[in-house]
Amino acid sequence: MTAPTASRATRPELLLNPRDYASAARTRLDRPVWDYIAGGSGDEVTLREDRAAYDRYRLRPRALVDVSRCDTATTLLGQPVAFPVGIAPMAYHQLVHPDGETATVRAAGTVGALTIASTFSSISLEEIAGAAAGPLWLQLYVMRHREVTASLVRRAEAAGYQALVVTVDTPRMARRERDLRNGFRLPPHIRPANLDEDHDPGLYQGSSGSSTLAAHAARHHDAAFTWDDLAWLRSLTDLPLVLKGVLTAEDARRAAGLGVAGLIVSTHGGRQLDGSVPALEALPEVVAAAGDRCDILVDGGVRRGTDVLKALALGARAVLVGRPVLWGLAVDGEAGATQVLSALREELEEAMALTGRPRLDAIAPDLLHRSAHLSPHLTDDDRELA
Ligand SMILES: Cc1cc2nc3c(=O)[nH]c(=O)nc-3n(C[C@H](O)[C@H](O)[C@H](O)COP(=O)(O)O)c2cc1C
Ligand SMILES: CCCCC(=O)C(=O)O
Repeated sequence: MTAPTASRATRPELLLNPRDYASAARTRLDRPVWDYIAGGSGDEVTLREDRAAYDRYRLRPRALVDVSRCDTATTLLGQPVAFPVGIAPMAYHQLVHPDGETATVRAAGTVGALTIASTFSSISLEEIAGAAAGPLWLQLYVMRHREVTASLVRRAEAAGYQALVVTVDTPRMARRERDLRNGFRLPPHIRPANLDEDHDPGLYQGSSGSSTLAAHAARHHDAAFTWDDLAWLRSLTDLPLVLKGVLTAEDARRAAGLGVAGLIVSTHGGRQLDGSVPALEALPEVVAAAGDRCDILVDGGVRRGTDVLKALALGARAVLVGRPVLWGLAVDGEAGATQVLSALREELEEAMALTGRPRLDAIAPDLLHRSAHLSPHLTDDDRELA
């Protein structure tokens, strides 16, 4: 018998998929940063269920279809993208790599994917736009000081952003107990680059039992922002508006009635209302309510090309991925983020070929079989990394 562990130990890591990148990122990141990214709110039920929702579906392949060419290209709000996977808005990419959002937007450009930059990017929205080669939208948190939001809108227009994504599930930040236990605070070299440099020193001074990001949101987010105020935002700009964090047909209908161009069905990656309906399960009712008027996207727990296919079969036009991109960035900067996105694209193409669906417009609910059981393959460790 040989001792396989000895040769394995010297072999360089072969990272093939987002979970491989998660394992590698976990060894590289400080625990509070890992926890901030990986974690969810409350008991993390929604974090787990967002992911598990995908594992309840099995695929119904059709045979003897010409799949010699599978076309993953599509459009989002009329703009071409190479495949229906975009980068979800996430705060402070420099937490995991000094190149931060510049690297992620370049990675998206390389593979032809959409990027949504966060209000809380650690590189300014203008610099991000300067590095972009593909479609670029800006995510907005509506601030109590409306002038801050209005100024972000003007800057987004001037920098060439093509849509504004208003996050509607965060009137306040939910309690994320990992962050509270770690006393999560921003390291001193990272700043909310779109806001004033010395905007809020409180982001850097925290203690166990508090998260400075949550305290910051409590001070600055406008928890009184309602549907009526959306008209104010609408009056500021001609850019298409997208709402992120819609989970019901009622809200989807209302948004579509107000001329919103897109909806992102999302639980914020299980980081806001714990116990909410998982995004994938909310998707069909949102599609039924507004799919004829809005582009519908979904995020939360997408880790495989087959997940993308399942979301499309339930009516999404595209999916977003969040954490996987940060894991790629943490491991190998722009190259790592590029590889994570490329892996998803290759897996999607393979899944299209093996299910006999070479074109995205042929993907419909008949692709899916819903099972009462979860797929058995996820271990506890996978769940932590999911
Ligand atoms: C570290 C981190 C930061 C985030 N920051 C934002 C943000 O600034 N704005 C926002 O709308 N959503 C934010 N989100 C939520 C993501 O846009 C997205 O909904 C979620 O991460 C998707 O789930 P996934 O990570 O399982 O792919 C953040 C998520 C993570 C993990
Ligand atoms: C105030 C929110 C900060 C970023 C965010 O949305 C998240 O951590 O989920």
